[in-house]
Amino acid sequence: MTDAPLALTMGDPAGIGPEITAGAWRALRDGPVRFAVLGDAALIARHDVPVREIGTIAQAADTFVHAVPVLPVDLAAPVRPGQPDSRNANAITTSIARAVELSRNGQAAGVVTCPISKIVLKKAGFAYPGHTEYLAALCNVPGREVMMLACPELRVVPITIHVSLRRALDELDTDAIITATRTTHAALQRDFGIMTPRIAIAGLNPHAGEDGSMGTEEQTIIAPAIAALRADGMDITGPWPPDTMFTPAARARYDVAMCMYHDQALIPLKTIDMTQGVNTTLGLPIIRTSPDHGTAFDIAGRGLADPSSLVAALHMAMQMAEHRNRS
Ligand SMILES: NC(=O)c1ccc[n+]([C@@H]2O[C@H](COP(=O)([O-])OP(=O)(O)OC[C@H]3O[C@@H](n4cnc5c(N)ncnc54)[C@H](O)[C@@H]3O)[C@@H](O)[C@H]2O)c1
Ligand SMILES: N[C@H](C(=O)O)[C@H](O)COP(=O)(O)O
Repeated sequence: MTDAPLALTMGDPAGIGPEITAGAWRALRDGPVRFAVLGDAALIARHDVPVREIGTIAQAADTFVHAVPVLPVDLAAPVRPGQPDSRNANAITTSIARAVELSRNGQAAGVVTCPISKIVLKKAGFAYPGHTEYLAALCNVPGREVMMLACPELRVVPITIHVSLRRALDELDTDAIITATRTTHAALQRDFGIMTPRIAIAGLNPHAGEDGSMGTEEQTIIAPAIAALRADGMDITGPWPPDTMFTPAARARYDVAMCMYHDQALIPLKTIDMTQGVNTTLGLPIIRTSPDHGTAFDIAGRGLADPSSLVAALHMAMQMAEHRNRS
């Protein structure tokens, strides 16, 4: 087990972050996976767990069995569950930046993020579509980030991410597929211990274009990427018709599905298993995971939030850190 704890960010304080943080601590307090929160201690204490402010993340190791360890990040405005306040945007992004710093200097085993609201941060001037791109910027590797979501039954990578469907079609090109697939291949080896990843590439169009009769991107964009990746020596199949590549029989034939746009990847993943789903960012010098769900403002503060996906994200981050330490 890696000795350093994980750094858990606060996410949007008006969402379910504080509640699932409390729930994750209850689930993990007696086990080997430990974390320190960069956030507001009083907010987490609202959820009937003991909380203790600490001065350094190293103190989390001894504190964790007794209380949720918190490295304080000051909020600018009072928190009303379900009612996000952009005055707290700076605290939200500070929490992420400090967690990354702790991970980059080896004091944290990795970063696990509670959900943020993209629109709340955008209104406050945040320049990134989400964590994924912000983390790459903080780590000085902009453009190398790859989003992967995983649950016990499936891993998916959306090659285009947080853009409109129309723009995703414009952004999709052979180089984007090759770059994301190479990053995914390397990460599956290094962080997941899958030494010969079987990679399935999705088509874009109905029936994967059916020989060009329903679209030609499979022939003009995807096939050249597949040829280049095979020339690298990777185990690549596709382009697969998107409507049948997520059946149980099809899933058994690959370790990851490379998908052409956000919802092609995330709809099957979240439908198959939203509670165990984990979002991870590949291509960074640090480990980063998060639950697969968002801020759930509609249920915040009502005691309804399920912490399972956050617990899965914490477990996955620690397993990835161990694989990386061994490689
Ligand atoms: N990792 C992230 O930071 C992340 C991920 C996804 C969405 N988001 C953001 O979250 C906000 C809300 O997005 P959304 O409404 O599309 O998705 P959501 O995941 O927040 O909510 C979808 C539905 O699932 C329910 N739900 C979500 N998590 C739950 C949990 N742990 N327990 C019980 N029920 C849960 C919600 O109540 C809601 O009905 C958006 O601003 C989006 O940008 C952030
Ligand atoms: N696309 C993700 C999802 O729907 O689960 C999510 O918005 C997370 O994005 P970031 O990790 O980049 O914030």
